Amino acid sequence: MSDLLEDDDLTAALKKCPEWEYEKKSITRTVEFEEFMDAIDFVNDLAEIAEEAQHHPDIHIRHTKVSLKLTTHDAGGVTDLDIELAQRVDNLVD
Ligand SMILES: C[C@H](O)[C@H](O)[C@H]1CNC2=NC(N)=NC(=O)C2=N1
Repeated sequence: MSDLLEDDDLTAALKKCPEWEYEKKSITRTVEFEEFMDAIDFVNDLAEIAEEAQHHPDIHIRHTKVSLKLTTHDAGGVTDLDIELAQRVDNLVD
């Protein structure tokens, strides 16, 4: 299991994924697309990465907006696993 990131370590880690917000022991990002099917394609690409990483975001799709929430269940908060997956998600989008 990856270690919980707290205080300075968490602050430093969040600088690697500035589009993500820390909220209630998790990190969140909402991505907006032109079309509903673009959002679905993104979620499918994301699913491949998440499955490979064996780390799975909570995913909420609302028309063209996809909201993601990442936390490490066993650690009870944000770990490097979340930061790494967030960066891989960012690479899909940006
Ligand atoms: C055994 C398996 O690797 C774990 O249950 C994984 C699966 N996917 C997961 N996804 C997320 N987001 N957090 C976890 O702690 C987690 N744990």
